[in-house]
Amino acid sequence: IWKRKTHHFNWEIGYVFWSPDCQQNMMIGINGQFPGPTIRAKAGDIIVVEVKNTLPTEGVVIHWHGIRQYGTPWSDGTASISQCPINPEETYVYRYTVDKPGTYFYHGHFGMQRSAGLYGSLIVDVADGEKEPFNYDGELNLLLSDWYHENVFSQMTGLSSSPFRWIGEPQSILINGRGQYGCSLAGGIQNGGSRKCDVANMTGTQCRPVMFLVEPKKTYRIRIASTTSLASLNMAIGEHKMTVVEADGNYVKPFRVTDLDIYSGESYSVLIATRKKRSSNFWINVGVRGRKPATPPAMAILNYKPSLDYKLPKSRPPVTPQWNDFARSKSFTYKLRARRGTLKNHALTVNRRIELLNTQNKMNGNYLKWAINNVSLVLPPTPYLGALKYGLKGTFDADSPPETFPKSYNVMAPAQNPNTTQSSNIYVLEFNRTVDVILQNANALAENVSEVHPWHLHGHDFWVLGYGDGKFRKEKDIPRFNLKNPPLKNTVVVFPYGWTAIRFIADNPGVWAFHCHIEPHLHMGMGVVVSEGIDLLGDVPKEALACGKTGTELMNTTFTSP
Ligand SMILES: O=C1O[C@H]([C@@H](O)CO)C(O)=C1O
Repeated sequence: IWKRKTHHFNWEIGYVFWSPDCQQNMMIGINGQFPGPTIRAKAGDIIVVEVKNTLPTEGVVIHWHGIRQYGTPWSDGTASISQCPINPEETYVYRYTVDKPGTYFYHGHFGMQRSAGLYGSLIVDVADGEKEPFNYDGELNLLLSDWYHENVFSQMTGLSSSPFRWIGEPQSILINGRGQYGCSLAGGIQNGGSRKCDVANMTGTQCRPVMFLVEPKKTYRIRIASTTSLASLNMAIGEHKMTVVEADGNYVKPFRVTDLDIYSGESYSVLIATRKKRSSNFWINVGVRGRKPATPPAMAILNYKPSLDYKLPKSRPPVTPQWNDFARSKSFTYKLRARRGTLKNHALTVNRRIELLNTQNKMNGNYLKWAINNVSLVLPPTPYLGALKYGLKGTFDADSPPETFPKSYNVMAPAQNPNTTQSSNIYVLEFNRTVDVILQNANALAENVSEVHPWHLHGHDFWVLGYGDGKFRKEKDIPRFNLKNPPLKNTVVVFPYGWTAIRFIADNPGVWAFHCHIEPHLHMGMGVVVSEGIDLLGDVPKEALACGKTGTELMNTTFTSP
């Protein structure tokens, strides 16, 4: 008999001194630790996290990335959208069901707190009595991130200053919160860090590389999630092929690869077979893709019993493919298929198609922004969820954002007129209707530049129907959509100068962010907000409403002087 369990956590979010890449810095930790604790539960279980904010002077929220929050939109943890930021010394209780097995993570969703280190793993196993559609003997978990030495307040100030100050490339890539700045595990074999790290002497340090103990002749599941601020990554294990079996908490048709691309906001599971003989160690290598790298690759060690775990592998580390080999990235990404086609029986009729043009823009002359159909997102002081549920007027821009962009727009060249408007307007979706979204990339402000943007949708999984180069043409491209076995995901890449088509059913009452998962890009306005089925919702917890107009109008008490 299946019994759902409730897992209870008490977390204090606060600043800690930490040395994630051997250099001490200030980061956001949970209960004094970085990365935050791993949540592990079974499908159907309930998670309750009491989050106490002990950051001295700023609010905080936590988003459970990939968890759809059916019936609990106030637990989605998006500041200004689903709740008010939790004030210092105050507590907010997140309560939600993890309904689907898979590899997930959680992270801050206010300002750029994710980049400050506020994240951790969330892993959901199959319910008791259920089985994964593949077998394995052991499991490794890799949470990938990138790390900047400049603090996020300085980063945010630069991004919203005129002249604009770009944050640049991260100093380090971290694996489970560990990287090595200023030295390289593999010595001069790969660029960056000419000095070889003294691994034997790193025992007990916070930057000691991750060492995964494995036995020969076994199958391991490796879970990989990326919560990077900016970097697109590529992961490979020396002399071990990988079979991809899961993406974003959904099973995929297994396929074999030598290396795997992973964009911020994505997660994968791969299976590896360990070698037959007791053998020396092997490298796990994580390098930068998609942007010209200025960050050395991160490394971990696959440690075969009985080798010493810090014994450096004899074989060379795998080399990350050329950062701008987009043909290769596409061939990986285009391979993803659902293990079982799930689209057949429903969602074949599309009720609405929204085309979203992604552009880099100027605002009021000289502020650099990203915009969607020429609207750069600004979040309102009153969270949408409470404002919509209780019908408070005037808390955000009431006009409807554009559904498309001029057909004459040339996506292959810098915009003729790069000026954008800013708005807090939202797409109101009809409940239970099927929506297609075409994400259209374009040239950035500089000539011959178009960037990678991984888009993440809150509250839903979506089917990825197709990708293409250049401008989306409905007559030609819609008939080519994959309606047979499109993969279900919550984050999908839009390649430079390309488009990506997704489909989802607006079946989750709430207000949901849909945005580029690159932290500075979201900060610069690269996202939209959708709402659906608000009238079907029960009462929003008061703690989610204690700011803005929901604070002043809904929690109004009349005090009389004594
Ligand atoms: O948003 C961005 O700004 C810079 C560059 O376009 C302007 O400095 C960059 O690489 C981004 O991704």
